[in-house]
Order: sequence, then C-alpha cells, then structure tokens
Amino acid sequence: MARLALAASRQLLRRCQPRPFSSVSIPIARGYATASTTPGQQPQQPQQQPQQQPQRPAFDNRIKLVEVGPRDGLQNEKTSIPMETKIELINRLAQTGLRTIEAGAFVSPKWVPQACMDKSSDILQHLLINPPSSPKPLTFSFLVPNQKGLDNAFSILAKNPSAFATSPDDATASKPAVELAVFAAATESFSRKNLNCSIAESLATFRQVIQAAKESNPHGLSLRVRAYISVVLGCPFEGHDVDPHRVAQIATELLEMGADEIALGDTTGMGTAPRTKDLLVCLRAAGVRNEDIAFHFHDTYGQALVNIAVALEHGIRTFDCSVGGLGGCPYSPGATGNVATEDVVYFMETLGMDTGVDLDKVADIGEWITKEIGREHASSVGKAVLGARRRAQAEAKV
Ligand SMILES: CC(C)(COP(=O)([O-])OP(=O)([O-])OC[C@H]1O[C@@H](n2cnc3c(N)ncnc32)[C@H](O)[C@@H]1OP(=O)([O-])[O-])[C@@H](O)C(=O)NCCC(=O)NCCSC(=O)C[C@@](C)(O)CC(=O)[O-]
Repeated sequence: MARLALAASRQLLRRCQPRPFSSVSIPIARGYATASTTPGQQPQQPQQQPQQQPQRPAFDNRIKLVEVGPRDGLQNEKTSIPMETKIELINRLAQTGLRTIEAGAFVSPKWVPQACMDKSSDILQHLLINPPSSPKPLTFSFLVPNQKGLDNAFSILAKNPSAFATSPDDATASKPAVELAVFAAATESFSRKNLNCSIAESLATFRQVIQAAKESNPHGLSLRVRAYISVVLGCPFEGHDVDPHRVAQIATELLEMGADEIALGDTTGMGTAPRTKDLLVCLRAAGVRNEDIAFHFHDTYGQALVNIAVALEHGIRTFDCSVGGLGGCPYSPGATGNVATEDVVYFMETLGMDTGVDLDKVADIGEWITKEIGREHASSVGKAVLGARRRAQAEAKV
C-alpha cells in the first residue's frame, strides 16, 4: 500500500515537471485590437507589433486584490445560502479596504443552483440601492456566460441607471462600479463541462457579450469586462500538461475582443512555480501586458503563495483571493478553495507590498463566514491572527 502511494506521488511529481521551455514554439505575438469588431468578424490585426512592455517602476508596490468569496467562495456549497448572509458578507468585506468584490453570477440555475440567477439579480439590485459603507470606492463584479446572463444583468442596471459607475475610476463611496466577467477555459474538456460548448463556441459567444457590454447594448452603457481563463495550469479531465501557448492564444483573442483584464484561473490548484513562470513567459512573448493579467489561484496542493510569488516577481500586481479560503469549483472535482485573502494580505505585507486591506478585519470575517456556513476555516494566517489576539486578550486580563 505504502509502495503504491509512493509510486503514485512520484508519478504526480513527474507530471508536474515543467516541459523544457526551449522545446516549445513561441506563440503568435499580437497587439490588442479595439472592441469594435462585430459578431462573426475576425479580430482586427494590429498595424504594428506591440511595443516592448512598459515595465512598472521597481517601487510600484501596490497590489490589487479581487475578493471572490461571495461568488466563487460560496457557489460550491451544497445547501442554499440565504441572500442575507451573502449581503452581510459583502457588506463586511466592503469595510476592510478591499476595492473589488465578485458578488454573483448570472449563470443558469440549472447548472449552478447556488449561483441562482434570481439571487444574483437580488444581490445586484440590493447593492445598487443600498451600497455598503466602505472606506474606498468599490467595484462589484458579476459573471455572465451568455446573452441571457447579460440581459438579466442589464435589466437590473437599467432600472437603476444613476446608482453605479461604469468604471472603477469613476466609482465613489456612494456609487460603486459594476463590472462583468466572462469565463473561458484552456481545455476542451473543461469548456464542455463548465459551459456545455467548445472553446471556439464559447469565444464566439463572449465576443458578442463583450461587445454588447462595451457598446452595443440598448442602455448606452459601457462596462468593464474581465475575462477568466480556467484550468490554465492543470485540468481535472486532461491533466497537468495544459499548453501555455493555447492559454496565450485565448488570452490575446479575449483582449482583442475588448476584455479589459485576463484572469488566469488555476482552478485545480495543480500549478507549480516553474509552470507558472512558463505561462508568464509565454504570455509576455504573445504581447500580453502584465497590467492586463490577474492570477486566480486555488490552494488545493498548497502551492498558491509560491505561485503568487513567481507572478509577483514577473510584475503581476492583481490577485484573486477568498476570505477564509472559501471556494471550490462545481466542475473541478476535488478542487479546494481559493487562496485565502488573509494569507495573501499577510504574505504581501511581509514583502513590503501594499494591499490597503485591514488583516484583522478580514480575519474576523473569515471566522464568521466559515462558522456561518459550517465550513472549515482554511486560512492559516486568519487562524494565527485570531489566536494571537485571543492570547493577548487573555494575558491582558491576568
Ligand atoms: C453557459 C450555460 C448557460 C450553457 O448551458 P446550456 O444548457 O447549454 O444553455 P441553454 O442555452 O441550452 O439553456 C438551458 C437552460 O438554461 C437557461 N439559461 C441559459 N443561460 C442562462 C443564464 N445566463 N441565466 C439563467 N438561465 C440561463 C435557459 O433559459 C434554459 O432554460 P430552460 O429553457 O431549459 O428553462 C451553462 O453551461 C452555465 O450556466 N454554465 C455556468 C457554469 C458555472 O457557473 N460555473 C462556475 C463558474 S466558472 C468558475 O467558477 C471558474 C472561475 C471563474 O472561478 C475561475 C477558475 O477558478 O478557473
């Protein structure tokens, strides 16, 4: 039995080895076209190759954290979570200094019952009418997989036209920005499981969604659009060896369609430091700018912070995380939660990076929400912060 386990873990380690980078071809280098392509049209080819990436100054230590707990963190729960709990979670998170919160998903309730359309409509409506009090202007992000999701989101936005900003730069304390997120996959199997269509079909749909979100909707809105690519470092159905060039191709297509940001999802947590680096090298070679990339790591194999360190070193400054390490993906069997917000904040601050987030407040929320939904508290830092605080309080009483 022990020998079998050892053989299995050796096999797993072998599969995690990076491919020698010199053996793979460099992907197409393209610039980003404008979003003004019409559905069915090929993306515009740029007139000139993208220029050398402008590197961020060495002193730029600002980190943008995207809190995905209220959507990604809760979507996998088997029992229905009351809307009041979701709203309370968002309200509490809004007070921590986090500026971007993924709040819901306009997906088919037949596919993800927890992310039921009605609840996301209610949540969006509530957030527009009663924006949470927050020390900083907020952006709320909502997943939209197709035209129906977009119509549902727009029907709420159109009812409250002056209650939100269309870009994070225009958001104020009383007027949050709303952004939409489409989600592609890096493998055909995951695309079929998650979206019931091929990658090419999903991209054709996203072209229309992005264009409508940007300019061709009847409401005259132009919303920021984030574009996820799932399973970029490992697929539950096709294994570890996801082609980074394919990821780079999909990323450039989405950017050419007008997506404002590519969120690279290590959905299964199979990512390792060398393969994270390979992927970033490929993206850079494809002309994708660091400031257009976010990373979304799950911590299933405990590698999320290591991978974040690699991405940080390569100049990435936007990272997704989930309070209390909540999460999982309904179409990624065995995947555990997103990397915990508490762990990322602590890690960043120890490196001298500035997240603007109050660790103590986030630790309290991690404890509260995991108790509330009966989940294990998966943040080491969160538990350590709370433990240290309790010890200090006990000592102060003596
Ligand atoms: C894309 C579809 C809809 C295709 O699913 P489909 O079954 O091919 O769609 P359809 O067009 O045939 O419609 C089927 C039914 O769903 C309805 N429907 C159709 N669309 C919608 C909608 N938007 N909102 C509400 N209802 C919708 C539609 O009206 C119809 O209802 P019926 O006529 O049978 O009563 C489906 O596969 C789907 O919803 N998938 C989403 C799955 C999902 O939410 N996964 C989790 C999010 S992705 C993720 O977590 C990864 C990420 C982002 O975190 C990053 C990472 O970690 O990698």
